[in-house]
Amino acid sequence: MEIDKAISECDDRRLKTKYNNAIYVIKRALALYPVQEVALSFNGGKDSTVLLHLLRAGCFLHKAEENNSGGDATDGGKAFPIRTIYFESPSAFPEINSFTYEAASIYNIQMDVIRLDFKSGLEALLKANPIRAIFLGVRIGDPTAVGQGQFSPSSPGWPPFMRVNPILDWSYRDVWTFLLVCKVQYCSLYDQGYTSIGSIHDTVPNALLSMRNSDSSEEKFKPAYLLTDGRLERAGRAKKNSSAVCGKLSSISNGLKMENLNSGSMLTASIITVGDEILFGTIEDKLGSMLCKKLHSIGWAVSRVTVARNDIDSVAEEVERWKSTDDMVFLFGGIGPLHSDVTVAGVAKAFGVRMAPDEEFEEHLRHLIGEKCSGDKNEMALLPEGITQLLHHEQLPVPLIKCHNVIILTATNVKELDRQWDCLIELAKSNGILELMDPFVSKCFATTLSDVEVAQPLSKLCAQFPDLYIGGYRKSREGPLIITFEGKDLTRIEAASWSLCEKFHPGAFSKIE
Ligand SMILES: Cc1cc2nc3c(=O)[nH]c(=O)nc-3n(C[C@H](O)[C@H](O)[C@H](O)COP(=O)(O)O)c2cc1C
Ligand SMILES: Nc1ncnc2c1ncn2[C@@H]1O[C@H](COP(=O)(O)OP(=O)(O)OP(=O)(O)O)[C@@H](O)[C@H]1O
Ligand SMILES: [Mg+2]
Repeated sequence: MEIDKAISECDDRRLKTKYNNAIYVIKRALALYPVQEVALSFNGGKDSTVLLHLLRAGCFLHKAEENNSGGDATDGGKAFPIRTIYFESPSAFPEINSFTYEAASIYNIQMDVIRLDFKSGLEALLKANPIRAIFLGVRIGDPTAVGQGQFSPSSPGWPPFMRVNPILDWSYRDVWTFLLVCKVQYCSLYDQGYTSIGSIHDTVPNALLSMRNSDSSEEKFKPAYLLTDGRLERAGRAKKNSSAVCGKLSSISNGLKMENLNSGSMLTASIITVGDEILFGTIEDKLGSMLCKKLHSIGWAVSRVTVARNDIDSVAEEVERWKSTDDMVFLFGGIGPLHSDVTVAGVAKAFGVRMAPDEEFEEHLRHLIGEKCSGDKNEMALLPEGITQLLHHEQLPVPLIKCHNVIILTATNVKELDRQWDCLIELAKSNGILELMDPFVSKCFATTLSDVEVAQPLSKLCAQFPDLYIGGYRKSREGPLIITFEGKDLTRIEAASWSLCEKFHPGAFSKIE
């Protein structure tokens, strides 16, 4: 089998490992489901082309094992045994269409062409055929990969089948190394600078491959395999319109104005600081309080700031608890190569996924700390599998890590946090990773009245203004009592503070600026 032969004869250890893992997943799927109950979702893209050849090899090896023929069997150019589905769309590139049909003819593939949207098409397919598992060329980093593993049941609301993703952990470079080492054909658009292909309406060649020449009017592009930074694979894809997100945002923030602070309609965050040294009292956590201020400035309420010990279980326990009750969880500390740097692994454990090598992240680390961090054993490049989104920003030497609603910040001091926060806000504006709400506003008053004197009027005020947070604290037992009003609507804050002052003699409260 030429694919298996090409990989075993090459001397790229990384590719061999990726290939063997993918073949393992394919073989397990073929052991679990009879061949007539699986399908390949093929669309002529580079990832699905890799998948097609892996499946050709996987089917061959599976059969060889079943026949106990020791692997020297030949595939003899027989029909590709897996039902293949192609969702053909009028907005697909003609080159993609023709390559898909050409591949079907070269590899003897019986292809079902579906001219419906994915969901309706799959519903019809499953009604007419006993399909239980579908192979996809989804890779970590694809927007649709979030939350998926190598075996992931289809989402609620979709017809029931198992999504099998043998190349989930492959990087951009792995894909191209495979296609070039195996010398297989791929769609011609990839030789014209396209690096990831959607529809004709949202895809252009990747500008990073441009060979703009002043004396030629026609812009030329280098082939896709020359893109060195796989993180920029989707640079030629138009961003999805974020107006839906913005619409939701503005309606939420307007709605909030008259909502009860405690009614659950507020966006809330938990902050978890990881560090034994804080619990020993050796150092003080300054970042937690700074992040509280920053979150308040974008209208988020902070539910808690907790400190976890430097062990995986403590981190996992905190993350697991708060990720489901809060909209977002922020983590600090415990990031790096030391034995005590367990934060990322704790997050993986909280989500029940394993840690897997992430080549993109490794590339960033290599830029930052040199070759010391490369190789198979680079634990810093291990990230929670299938749930990690890297948040890139040109101001950040290393992207921030986001796993579902958990964001891991690498800041170790106030200045670094300032920078990371600014980047996060810019990213939030461009891709909605964090909803930006109306900021909180607050007013503070000092009084020399005693706690006993103000206690009852304050309780009444809280009942009267449930949309505000009304609190009180002292800096010393002898000093003044400070009353705080916090909320989203300044007029409500003013009404509440006026109502309090009215209950006491003039001058009992003085405003603190
Ligand atoms: C075979 C197949 C199975 C899919 N299963 C699911 C699914 O279970 N859940 C889901 O949300 N989307 C599913 N999708 C849709 C994809 O996740 C994604 O929305 C689709 O590839 C569109 O990507 P695009 O918006 O970049 O074109 C499936 C798509 C295909 C082709
Ligand atoms: N129109 C389609 N018909 C069948 N399968 C599809 C279709 N679109 C996507 N898929 C499946 O989803 C997978 C992921 O799509 P994605 O666009 O990320 O990768 P690709 O098209 O193979 O390569 P590229 O990233 O270069 O576009 C594909 O490999 C394929 O399995
Ligand atoms: Mg594609």
